[in-house]
Amino acid sequence: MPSSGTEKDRPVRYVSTRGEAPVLGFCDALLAGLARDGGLYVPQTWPVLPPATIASFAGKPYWQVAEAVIAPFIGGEIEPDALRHMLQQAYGSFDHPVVAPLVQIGDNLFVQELFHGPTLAFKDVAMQLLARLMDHALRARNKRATIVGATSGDTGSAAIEAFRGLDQVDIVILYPHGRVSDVQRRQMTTVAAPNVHAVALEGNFDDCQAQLKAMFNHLDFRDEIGLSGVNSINWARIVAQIVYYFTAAVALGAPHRPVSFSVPTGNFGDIFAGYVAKRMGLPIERLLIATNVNDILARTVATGVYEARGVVATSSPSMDIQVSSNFERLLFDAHRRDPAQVRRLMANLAQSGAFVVEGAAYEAIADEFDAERADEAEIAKAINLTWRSSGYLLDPHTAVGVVAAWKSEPDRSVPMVVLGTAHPAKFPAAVKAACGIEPKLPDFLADLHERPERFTVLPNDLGAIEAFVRQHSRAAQGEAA
Ligand SMILES: Cc1ncc(COP(=O)(O)O)c(C=O)c1O
Ligand SMILES: N[C@@H](CCOP(=O)(O)O)C(=O)O
Repeated sequence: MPSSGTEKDRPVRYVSTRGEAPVLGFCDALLAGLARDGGLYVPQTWPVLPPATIASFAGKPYWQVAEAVIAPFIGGEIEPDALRHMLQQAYGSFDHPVVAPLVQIGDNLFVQELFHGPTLAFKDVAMQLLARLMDHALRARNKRATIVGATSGDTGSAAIEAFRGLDQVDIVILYPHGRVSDVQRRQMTTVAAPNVHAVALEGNFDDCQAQLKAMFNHLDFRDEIGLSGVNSINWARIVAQIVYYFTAAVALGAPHRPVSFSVPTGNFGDIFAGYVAKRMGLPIERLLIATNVNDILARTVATGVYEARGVVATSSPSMDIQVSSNFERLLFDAHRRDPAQVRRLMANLAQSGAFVVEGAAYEAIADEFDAERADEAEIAKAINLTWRSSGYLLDPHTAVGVVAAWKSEPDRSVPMVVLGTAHPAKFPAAVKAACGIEPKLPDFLADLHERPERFTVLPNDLGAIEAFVRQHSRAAQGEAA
């Protein structure tokens, strides 16, 4: 798999995984979201950080590590002072001084808490920066955008929090009606800002994501409303998520010592960020895909067959996903960046709901990733045992990562970091059922259940969704930026 390049400010170009969209710089890729050929943008080469640079991250504030990791992807398109200011603001909104702290819960087993942002999930880490980057790029172009996002609960709340009240954007979030937790739904539906619109779609998350992609692929509509995306199809989301792999690994001895990660996985964005960190020179020993019973990724790593089955509702609803967007980015690398191979596999998926990864491409994926699946009983047991053994409350998504770490027979001499993707108070019913403790929301959300809700229920129908988005898009109404 390719890797090259060292200079921080050399221009960076982004190519589509399907090879038929314009090659763009960072800010255009940021505003584009999905490429115009339906593919996902990736940088032409992976930047590499020398071991001395990685070692120098020890003890630095999070925003400074972020600056060093993110700048090589921007290629000089944003002034260093402006980027620094955005990073300081973004991570200043977190309620923990180190932003993403590590907590030890077992023998060389750690949880990296990524839920200290305003909506209590790891999505804040990227979204707080993404909103600032987009606002900056839109102002520089004197443009408005309409953001449409698909969520299984956390991306939507993080995006609404980050973009609410921004003058350059209107934001519409599609979530699966009745399939997110009460806290997740209320985080989306109780925000009064006039540029925010929550839509309960009659379908599951995969339906929301498929409709979003259909809007991106409807080029006239896309141009009419100035469509932008905040899901992890947007490359900037991945970039921001690479940073915490570096901070965790360095805190545990990298670059002098390897570290492994167990990553609760749905859309494959978070773990793909870990894959990129590794390409950039971070000594990651194992990258463990942790899935709930919606285990398409675990099955693919085991057999090479990527086959969507019906989605099962679980106690980790944010991971109730079958079609994992970012797997396409991995397929592109695994096929030696041949977009014709990606187009072939995606055409198979569209036609038959499946594709097969074969030969060297499959070996590359199986070499790079391990995968484990956790069922509902195992998740509840992990929450219970961890509470009883360490007094630490896991949310059900993080618990999937803990189960996977236990099952994977880790080499105990290598630290294993489970990404703690959500605060347990986002899923109080599941946590209480597992261990008898009902986690409480922090004070700033204590009245969440009393706030009035505002949302629109829509059928799973592209025409109806587009009509709603058009109606709420100031870009479509031609309002000046
Ligand atoms: C709490 C939580 N954990 C894990 C995941 C999985 O992350 P990803 O989609 O990046 O694989 C998600 C969302 O997908 C989530 O919201
Ligand atoms: N779990 C996610 C699903 C969308 O993932 P994304 O990383 O592509 O935005 C959610 O909470 O919405």
